[in-house]
Amino acid sequence: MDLFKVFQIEAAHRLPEVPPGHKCARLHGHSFRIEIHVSGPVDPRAGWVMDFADIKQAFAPVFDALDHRYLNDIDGLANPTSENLAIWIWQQLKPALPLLSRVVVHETCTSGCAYGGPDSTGTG
Ligand SMILES: Nc1nc2c(c(=O)[nH]1)N=C([C@H](O)[C@H](O)COP(=O)(O)OP(=O)(O)OP(=O)(O)O)CN2
Ligand SMILES: [Zn+2]
Repeated sequence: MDLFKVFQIEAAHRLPEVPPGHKCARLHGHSFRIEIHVSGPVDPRAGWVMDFADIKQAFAPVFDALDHRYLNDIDGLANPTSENLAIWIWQQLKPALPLLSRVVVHETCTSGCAYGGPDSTGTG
């Protein structure tokens, strides 16, 4: 079973590696929509994989590290693309949330990425 919890993070960034003149080289902000997915068996007694509240609790330090921040200033996020942000969140969260199976980053309403961890096909 896959379950997920959604968080919204307000943050600013710029992309330092884009070609000259690219709009994303300029400082700008997003309301990032972050989906945290966990996968596991449904406990027959509890009727759930895990409590949504425990996902929220595990994500809290990551939320605090990102929300209302300039992402480029964060250690490991000098180039804060959606892809790098998803990988960074995975690395921060996996130790506290072993059932973590996917991190989805919606940078805008129409753009984003999904990361299934270092062992999943097509991920870096
Ligand atoms: N593969 C990636 N491409 C881009 C990223 C990224 O993180 N990974 N980021 C950006 C910019 O940060 C930009 O803010 C978002 O890009 P874009 O979808 O082009 O934004 P728009 O809202 O302007 O999209 P439209 O659909 O054209 O309105 C750029 N690329
Ligand atoms: Zn952006």
